[in-house]
Amino acid sequence: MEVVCRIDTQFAEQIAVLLEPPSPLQVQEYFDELITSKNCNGIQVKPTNAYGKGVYADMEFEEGDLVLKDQMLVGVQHSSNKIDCLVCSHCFQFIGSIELQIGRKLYLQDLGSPKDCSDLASSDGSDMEEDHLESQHCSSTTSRNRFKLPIESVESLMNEKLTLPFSKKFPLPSVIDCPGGCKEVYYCSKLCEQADWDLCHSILCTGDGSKSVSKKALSKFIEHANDTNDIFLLAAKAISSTILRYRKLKSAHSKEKQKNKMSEVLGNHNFSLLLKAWKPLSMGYKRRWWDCIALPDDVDPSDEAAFRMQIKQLAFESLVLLKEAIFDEECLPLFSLEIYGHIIGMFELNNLDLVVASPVEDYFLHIDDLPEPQKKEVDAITQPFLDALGEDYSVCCQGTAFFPLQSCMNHSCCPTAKAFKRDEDRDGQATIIANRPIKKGEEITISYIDEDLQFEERQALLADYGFRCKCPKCVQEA
Ligand SMILES: C[S@@+](CC[C@H](N)C(=O)[O-])C[C@H]1O[C@@H](n2cnc3c(N)ncnc32)[C@H](O)[C@@H]1O
Repeated sequence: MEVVCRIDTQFAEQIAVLLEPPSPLQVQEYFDELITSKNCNGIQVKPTNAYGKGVYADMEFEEGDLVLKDQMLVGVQHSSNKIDCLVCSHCFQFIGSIELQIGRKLYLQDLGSPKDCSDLASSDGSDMEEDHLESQHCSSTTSRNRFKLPIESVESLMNEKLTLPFSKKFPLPSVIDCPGGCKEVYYCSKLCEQADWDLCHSILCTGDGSKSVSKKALSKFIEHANDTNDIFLLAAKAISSTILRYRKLKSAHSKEKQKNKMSEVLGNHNFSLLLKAWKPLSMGYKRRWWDCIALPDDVDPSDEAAFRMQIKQLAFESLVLLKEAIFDEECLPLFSLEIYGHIIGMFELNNLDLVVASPVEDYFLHIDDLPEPQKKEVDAITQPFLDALGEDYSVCCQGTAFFPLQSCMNHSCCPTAKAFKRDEDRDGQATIIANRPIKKGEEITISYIDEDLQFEERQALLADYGFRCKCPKCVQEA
């Protein structure tokens, strides 16, 4: 059945303006300002000869040099990863303590997890109500070969009544609650708490302080995303952040008018403010999700049209729930299926993983490296916890994010740089390192796939991004 979204037809003109690719000059100006404001000196975003924009070196880099630390525009931790890692919902660094990380994971592993596992963040364990524990198990951890500890030991870890030897060598920031009271997100600092509230969480919070239209509808939307595809949560963050930017621009505009004693006529001006608020998203390369998503291996090519229609219907289902939850009349075009589809398509095409290494892994490696006989003594205390955690004791924080500068980097199978987290990179920022010396003016490319695969396999994977690679390696191997 064809999906019909009335906003798409009523606001076709405005939607087309929002989706119009920015001019090379607009691109240049936007990214020059972003690079300066984020202190990402040493790179430039410019048009390429062949495929849209790209990132170029504005200085020389040696092999192994840091080329870029890119702060995400929006990001989400996978819901299935929330049992394993308690992280700041804004910068994605691990929070609490080694004891809380281990205790919380064991608690959730053994009892089945709540819908949102971060409900169990509070370090006094006061949120551990049984009803939370009846819902679906969202662990990525298998229960194979796992040794089960008495609940008292697990609780004493979570409540931080039990201190593990050497854990103080791995300090983590304290857990800060959501100011809206949702108990679903936590932060590492007041700064992150405020930044996330201002960016999107004030609208997406399900707590009493929420500024959403309907908390019930919001919970339904989140549940739907968790059950189907958490890319919808990322899209909700993108829309919320645009709405909040719009409101801020409008309020600044009104103040300015009042200061100059001019009458308040916004009218069409509202749309130009919305365009301004949309700018960070307008810069990302995008296509409609149902048009650009790769056909899964288990879908017969003859069923392609039906598959794409199903994806479109799924997006519409999600949009209807989101609209009920956070609708804003003045930002109406943002709730069109066309815009929603393009935002999700942008995430699909950029496919940028969010990964942060676990301090729990560092902790156990440290214990393993202790000299004897100290190691034996410490092992006697820590080994039962390691056994109980099982083979997935070191699961890292995993999610999806949109990085504004990394997403401008084009692909090459012989790339000049790579996304690579060093030991010190312990938050959600993307880190790009030079693969080899890069000259000033040379394009900075990364590989979207495993570049060591065979030629045909590489091309097949790159087809998901909508192009065939013609880099020197591909030209030679073709
Ligand atoms: C993450 S974006 C990269 C930035 C993009 N060029 C832009 O204008 O925003 C990915 C898209 O860039 C294009 N692209 C990236 N690398 C390419 C390559 N080696 N050959 C052809 N197109 C490429 C493809 O359209 C791909 O879907």
